[in-house]
Amino acid sequence: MRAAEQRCFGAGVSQSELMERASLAVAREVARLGAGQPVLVLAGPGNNGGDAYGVARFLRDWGHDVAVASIGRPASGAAAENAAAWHDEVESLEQVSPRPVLVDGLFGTGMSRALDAPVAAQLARLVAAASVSVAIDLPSGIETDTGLDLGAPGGITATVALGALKPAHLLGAGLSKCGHVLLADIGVEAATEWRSIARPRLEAPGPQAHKYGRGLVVVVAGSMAGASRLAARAALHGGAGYVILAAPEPASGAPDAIVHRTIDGRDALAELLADPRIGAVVIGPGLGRDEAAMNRLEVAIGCERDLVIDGDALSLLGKTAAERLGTRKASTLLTPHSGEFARMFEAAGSKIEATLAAAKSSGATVIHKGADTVIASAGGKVVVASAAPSWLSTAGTGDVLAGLVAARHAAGGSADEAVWLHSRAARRAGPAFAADDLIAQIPAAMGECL
Ligand SMILES: NC(=O)C1=CN([C@@H]2O[C@H](COP(=O)(O)OP(=O)(O)OC[C@H]3O[C@@H](n4cnc5c(N)ncnc54)[C@H](OP(=O)(O)O)[C@@H]3O)[C@@H](O)[C@H]2O)[C@@H](O)CC1
Ligand SMILES: Nc1ncnc2c1ncn2[C@@H]1O[C@H](COP(=O)(O)OP(=O)(O)O)[C@@H](O)[C@H]1O
Ligand SMILES: [K+]
Repeated sequence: MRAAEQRCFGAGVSQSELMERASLAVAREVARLGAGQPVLVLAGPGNNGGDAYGVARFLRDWGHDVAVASIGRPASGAAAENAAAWHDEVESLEQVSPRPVLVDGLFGTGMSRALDAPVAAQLARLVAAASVSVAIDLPSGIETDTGLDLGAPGGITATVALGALKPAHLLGAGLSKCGHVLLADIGVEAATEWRSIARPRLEAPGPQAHKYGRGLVVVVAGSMAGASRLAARAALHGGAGYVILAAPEPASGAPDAIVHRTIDGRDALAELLADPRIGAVVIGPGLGRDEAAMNRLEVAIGCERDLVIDGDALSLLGKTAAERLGTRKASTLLTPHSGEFARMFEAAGSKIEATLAAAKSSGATVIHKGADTVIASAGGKVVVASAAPSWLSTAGTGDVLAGLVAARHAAGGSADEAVWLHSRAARRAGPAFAADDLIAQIPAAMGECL
């Protein structure tokens, strides 16, 4: 966004013009959400503050009752011009009284350290006392590139993201502290391969479709049979045409549509995985971490089929992941939660940067799960999926995701599709669902994409 702003200036747009567009976009939202109630605008010492003085001016010119309070005063540039153009009183942040509508223009993308405690406390008090609060670009106290909480208030109603979403609108504390994120077009083109997730377009099988062409998925089971059954059932309902559950012992309890194979040693598994019709192999859910588990994992890594690695298999790989996966001849997709991720890779920088680095070092597509799921490919593509229902934090939903990732991959689709369907199925399942209920909602979630 910073580079995009510079390009915009280079193309002849003045900083004042850009700030005017930003102020206007925010003022419109405040007018809409505030519905004519008295407004308090908080203005900081940088360009976020510059936007704030502009918002105050627009609202006053449109007839709203507006008060302004500040910390610091912009020293130069368009922000200083906007501050100078506000001829009415400016109160101090410490002493100002709350009003029903609050506009937070203290700090935006320039947050460089934690808010001072008295500032954070006063901001929290003013937000809590307001019935509507709108943050300019970002809530003050959220680090733009990481979503780290540097003292931001809770309870912001809406954040008007200027020009493009920043990582903090989707990651970490930003997820809960931005409120509704409204994206304002201010005429700045941000060129990036980073996207937020969108509903995929899927196609029903064509008239020539047959079960193998739809996607053959093999789920390699281990000591905890339920987890691999969940993955196998999710693969089936995620659109795979044929699902094989390869277990050390004869399986019970899975739907009859799943083909059961008893695999008792390395050679039997290697023979099964030699089938070139296989579109994806899943290993990890309920695999266990004993020697037999390690043997199965080694066979799976050595096979020439595309591989989804989850759960125990990720922990078994640990810090050797990048090295051992780097030599694979077929595609690899990893689905770690944050604990598994930390066992395998360095977690430096933002979640996006860390996931991207992991994808590049391992050559795999990494689906780094959580409320802010980040999907990164070795080629540099990033998709962030936030706002999944928090009811997903229940045992077995990760196994379901692993099966879904395999099904979509085997069908020629993407990990993004699987993550979107998973989240949508959770939304449809309502509160307090079990992983089994989530699987039952996958077909209907797919139906929304046809
Ligand atoms: N580029 C453009 O033209 C456009 C930009 N736009 C807008 O500009 C925003 C970015 O503006 P920005 O870069 O000036 O940073 P901003 O968020 O105002 O904060 C910097 C100031 O805060 C200070 N400071 C930082 N942390 C602090 C702390 N904890 N406690 C106290 N002080 C702290 C810091 O001081 P320093 O660190 O230098 O001591 C500096 O004075 C962006 O989000 C968008 O709203 C739009 O108008 C479109 C056009
Ligand atoms: N608080 C949350 N909000 C949204 N999604 C969540 C949350 N907690 C977990 N999830 C999602 O639920 C799934 C849990 O996976 P995982 O931790 O592997 O569980 P398990 O091993 O029990 O199957 C992941 O897809 C993750 O993104
Ligand atoms: K702000």
